[in-house]
Amino acid sequence: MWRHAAARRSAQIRRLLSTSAPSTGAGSAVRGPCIVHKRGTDILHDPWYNKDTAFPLTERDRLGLRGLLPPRVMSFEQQYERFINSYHSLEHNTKGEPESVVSLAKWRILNRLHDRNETLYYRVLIDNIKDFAPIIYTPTVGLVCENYSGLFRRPRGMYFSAKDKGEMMSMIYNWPAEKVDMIVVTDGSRILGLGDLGVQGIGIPIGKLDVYVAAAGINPQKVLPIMLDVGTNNEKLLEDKLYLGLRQPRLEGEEYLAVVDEFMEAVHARWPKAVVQFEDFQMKWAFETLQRYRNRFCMFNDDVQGTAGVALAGLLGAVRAQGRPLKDFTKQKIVVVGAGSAGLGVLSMAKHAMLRMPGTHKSGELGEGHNQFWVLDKDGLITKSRKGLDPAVARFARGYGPEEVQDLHEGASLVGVVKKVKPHVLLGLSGVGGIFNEEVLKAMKDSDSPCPAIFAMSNPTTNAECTSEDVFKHVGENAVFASGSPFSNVTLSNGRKGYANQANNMYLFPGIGLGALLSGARHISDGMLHAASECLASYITDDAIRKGILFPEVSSIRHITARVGAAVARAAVDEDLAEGCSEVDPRELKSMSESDTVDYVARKMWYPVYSPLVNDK
Ligand SMILES: NC(=O)C1=CN([C@@H]2O[C@H](COP(=O)(O)OP(=O)(O)OC[C@H]3O[C@@H](n4cnc5c(N)ncnc54)[C@H](O)[C@@H]3O)[C@@H](O)[C@H]2O)C=CC1
Ligand SMILES: CC(=O)C(=O)O
Ligand SMILES: [Mg+2]
Repeated sequence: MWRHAAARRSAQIRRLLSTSAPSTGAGSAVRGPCIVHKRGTDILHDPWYNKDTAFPLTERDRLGLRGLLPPRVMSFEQQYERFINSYHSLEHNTKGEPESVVSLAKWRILNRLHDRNETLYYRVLIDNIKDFAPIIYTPTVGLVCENYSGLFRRPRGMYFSAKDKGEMMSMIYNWPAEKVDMIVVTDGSRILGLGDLGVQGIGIPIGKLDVYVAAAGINPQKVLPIMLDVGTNNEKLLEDKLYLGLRQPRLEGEEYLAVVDEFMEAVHARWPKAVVQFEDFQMKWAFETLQRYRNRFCMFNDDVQGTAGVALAGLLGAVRAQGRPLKDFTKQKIVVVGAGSAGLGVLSMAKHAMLRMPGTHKSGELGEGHNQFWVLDKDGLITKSRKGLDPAVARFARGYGPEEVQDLHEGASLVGVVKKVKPHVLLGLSGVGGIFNEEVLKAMKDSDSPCPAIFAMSNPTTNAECTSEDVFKHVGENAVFASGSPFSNVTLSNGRKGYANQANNMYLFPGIGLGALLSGARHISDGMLHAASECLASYITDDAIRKGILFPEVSSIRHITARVGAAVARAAVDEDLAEGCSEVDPRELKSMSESDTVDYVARKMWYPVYSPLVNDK
C-alpha cells in the first residue's frame, strides 16, 4: 500500500518537474549565471546559493567545492523526490501522534530545508502550496510562535529592539542583501488570535514572506522579516527563562512611536522603494501606524486592509450565492463579531463598497447613517448608548436609524442579535474559538437568506468561531462557509460537497505587495486596495458560486496573485501614484492593456531553479 502510494507520488513528481515552467509566474526556467562573492564551504552554508549534492563538477572546480561534497552529482529532480519521500515517511511514521507533535515535526523538516537550500525549499513549497501552507502559515505558524524560544536554532530576518534606539540607521546596513523589495514587520503584540507573544511573533513575518515568495514570486533574496521588540506584557513569557526577547513591559505612547519611526526612517533610507507590510500589531497601534505612515511610505496594514479586501470579496460572493444581483449587497444584513483591527477594517471597506454600488447615490437610498451592520465586541452588541465609543466604531453602532424598532439593547448577546436580526451573513473576527456555538448556528437557520453565510475568520484553527462540520450540521446544507484557517470539505446528505472555503488575507496581500512594487507606487491607496478585492471577487465563476465556492483553491494562488498584482499596478497608474520600477517606466505601464499587465507581472515573478554560479574572485 505504502509502496504503491510512493510510486504514484514519484510519477506525480516527475510530471510536476517535467513541466519546467508553470503557466503563470514562471519567470524563466533557464536562468543566466549568478555572481557569488564567496567560495567553498561559505557557499555550502549559504541557503541562497547552496545546491547541496546538485553542484555540477565544473562548478565544484570553479567554486572550490571539490572534495567538500560526496562525489555523486544528483539532479534537482532527484533531490526533490528525496525530500518529498522523506516528508511522506515522516507523515507515515507519526501517524497516531498528537496533532501538534505531527505539525511541529512537519514544520521542522521544512524549516531545515529552508535553512539549507532555498531553491529546493521554494520549489517544493510552490508545487505543494495547498499541503504546506497550513504548516508554514496558519495554523502551524501559531504553534511555532508559541514555542519559538524553544524551537530557535538559527536566526532569520532582523530584530530591532527598544535597546537599539539611535542605532537603527546603522544596523539596517547589517542586512547582507543589497536590495530588499518586501518587508513584513510585527511588534508581536497580537499574533493571530493568540495575543501578545513578544519576540516570538517573528514566525509570522517569516511565514507571510514565504507566502510572498510562493504566491507573488518575490525573490527570496529580496525579502526581509522584521521583529520590533518593544517588550511584552505576556507574564508567562516574562517569567520564561528561555524567552529570547526583551524582559520588560511593552513601551507605550511616544516612546513606542519613536522606535517605529526610527525603524521606518532606517528602512526608507536604505531601500526607498521597499514595500512594508505591517502585521499583527494590536489594534491601537495598527490604526495609529497606518494613519501615520500610509501617505509617507509605501506600506499597508495587512490585518486591517488585506483582510478587508478578502472579506469583501466573500461578502459579494455570498450575495451571488443567493442568486441576487450584486447591487443587493446594500440590502444584506451582516452581523460582525469582533470590532478590532480586522473587524473594523472589514466594516469600513464593506460600507465604502455599499456606498459605491451603482445607483445608490442617485436613489439617495444610502447615506452615512444607513447601517446594514450589527457589530459585537467582548461586551456584546455595540449601540450608540455605549460610553466612550471610539469614532471608528461609532459609525457602525446601532441606533442611528429605523432599525431601533428591532428592540435590541446595548450589549445584547450574539444569539439574541442573530435571532432578532435574521442576518444574511454572520462574520467572526473575534479570536474566540467556538463562539458560533450550536445555539447561534441553529438561529442562523432562520436567516433571511436562502444560503446563510458563515465566515469564521479567526486564526489559528483553535480560535476559529466554528468548524465547517458545525455549519453544515446546524445551519443546514444550503449554508456557505469560509474560515481563516483551512477546514475540510463536508460530505452532505445528498452526497454533494459542503465547501470549506478559506477566507484568509493570503489571497490578497501578496498581490497588493507585488502590484505596489512593480508599479513603483508612492503609496498604497484605497483605490489600489479596492482593485485587489474586486479582482479576487470576480475570479470565481457563477457556476462555482452556485456550488458554494467563494474563494479559489489555494493551489491556484500564484495565478490569482498575478491578476491581483496587475489590478493593483493598474490602479496605481490610474491614480498617478506609479513611479515605475527599474525596467518599466510609468508611461510604459500606462500603455499596457489589462492582459499585457498580467503578462508583465507574471514574467517578473521569480521561480526557483538552480542558476549557474560564477565566482568573482
Ligand atoms: N482570516 C484572516 O485573513 C484574518 C483573520 N484575523 C483574525 O481575526 C482575529 C481578530 O484579530 P484583530 O481584529 O486584529 O484583533 P483585535 O484584538 O484587534 O480585536 C478582537 C475583537 O474581538 C472582540 N471580542 C473578544 N472577545 C469577544 C467575544 N467573546 N465576543 C465578541 N467579541 C469579542 C474584542 O472586543 C475586539 O473587538 C484574530 O483571531 C486573527 O487571527 C485577522 C486578520 C486576518
Ligand atoms: C491571517 C492573519 O493575518 C491573521 O490571522 O492575523
Ligand atoms: Mg495578521
